[in-house]
Amino acid sequence: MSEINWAALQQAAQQAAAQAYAPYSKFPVGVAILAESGKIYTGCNVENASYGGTVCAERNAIGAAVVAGERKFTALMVYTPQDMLTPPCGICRQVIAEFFSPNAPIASCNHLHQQQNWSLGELLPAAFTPTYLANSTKVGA
Ligand SMILES: O=c1ccn([C@H]2C[C@H](O)[C@@H](CO)O2)c(=O)[nH]1
Ligand SMILES: [Zn+2]
Repeated sequence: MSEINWAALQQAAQQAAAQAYAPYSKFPVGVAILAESGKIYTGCNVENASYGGTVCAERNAIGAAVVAGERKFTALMVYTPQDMLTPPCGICRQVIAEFFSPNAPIASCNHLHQQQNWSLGELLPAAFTPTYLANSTKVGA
């Protein structure tokens, strides 16, 4: 397996955060994901006046990659311009589990270029994945 260029992911995530639309929370987030193809895709959070319509940076990055034809990813980087290192929220962990393996590194960095890594399995143990759907007896379907 090739080495992951963490500096490139940090830079891409930081640039994505600069595009964040976060007038309500004032909490900009940028995410960069590395596809198995070697390409990097980015997303920022896009908030909405109807607050529940907000979409996180992680899910926007995954959407951008999927529309480009990607399906498999090796690493994800979150950037937030604060001291604390921010992991993905619960909804995003579920969406990440659709496309990343449990041992994939999920990282967070900040404006000081500090970085913390978790595995997806640590952040979302016993994830509900597409595998379970294949075993359905389809009662009522
Ligand atoms: O990992 C995270 C956590 C939060 N947010 C966004 C959602 C909302 O716009 C703002 C505050 O929760 O940050 C993300 O994009 N990713
Ligand atoms: Zn989220």
